[in-house]
Amino acid sequence: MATMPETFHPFGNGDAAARALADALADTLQHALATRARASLIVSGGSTPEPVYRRLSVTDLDWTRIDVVLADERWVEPGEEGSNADFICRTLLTGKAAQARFTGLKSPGARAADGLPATEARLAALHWPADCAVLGMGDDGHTLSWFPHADGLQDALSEDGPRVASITARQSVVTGMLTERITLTMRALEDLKLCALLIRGDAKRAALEKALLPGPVEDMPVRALLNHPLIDLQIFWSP
Ligand SMILES: O=C1O[C@H](COP(=O)(O)O)[C@@H](O)[C@H](O)[C@H]1O
Repeated sequence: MATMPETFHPFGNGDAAARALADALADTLQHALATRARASLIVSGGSTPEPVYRRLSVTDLDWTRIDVVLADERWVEPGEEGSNADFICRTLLTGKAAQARFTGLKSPGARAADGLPATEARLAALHWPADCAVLGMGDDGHTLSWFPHADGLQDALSEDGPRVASITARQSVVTGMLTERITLTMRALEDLKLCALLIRGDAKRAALEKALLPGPVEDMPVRALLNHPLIDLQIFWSP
């Protein structure tokens, strides 16, 4: 069994973890706004972060000066099933946070690769490095849309290429379901003041323990973050 690092923060329940993470994000954003015109927050989809976003959305911050940027997206338009942009609009960009400026990743194009230049241009207009990120992890060790052995994974893990990459997850090819995604790359996560991994439940804890053991990054791409010498990944876990 892997030893948990000092950056592993266990909480008694999901609400306590959500509260702690939302407060840490608010502090980071507030601090950035004190020294700069704009601050930025990278946000993931998935089922886990909703309570964090709900709490943040009612937090007093100068949201007019905050950029909210998606971490990853299925290659679907807002309004279509599975849109992470819709999820963020519903859970975070409401209440006080409705004033934030949102940057999604979907651009015109039949394939995710077709839309990359337009998405990259939108991202280039933002201030980098971003200030903070809420990342999730699947039981298979994926984070953002960095899926194990996916087509495009090497581009996604690149630190010196574009800030977005297209991804085709192999397991979805088998099911025949829509597989294309667009994701921020490792480069987009450089120099964050707070890089948080929010995970819930025993299956994700077991996956994390496995990812902490030595092994190929391609098998469990979250290892790219866990083992990165310059990324201080703070792990918020609850049962
Ligand atoms: O596919 C995805 O899954 C992960 C984890 O989601 P969860 O439902 O297990 O919390 C998420 O972080 C990522 O943004 C999403 O595209």
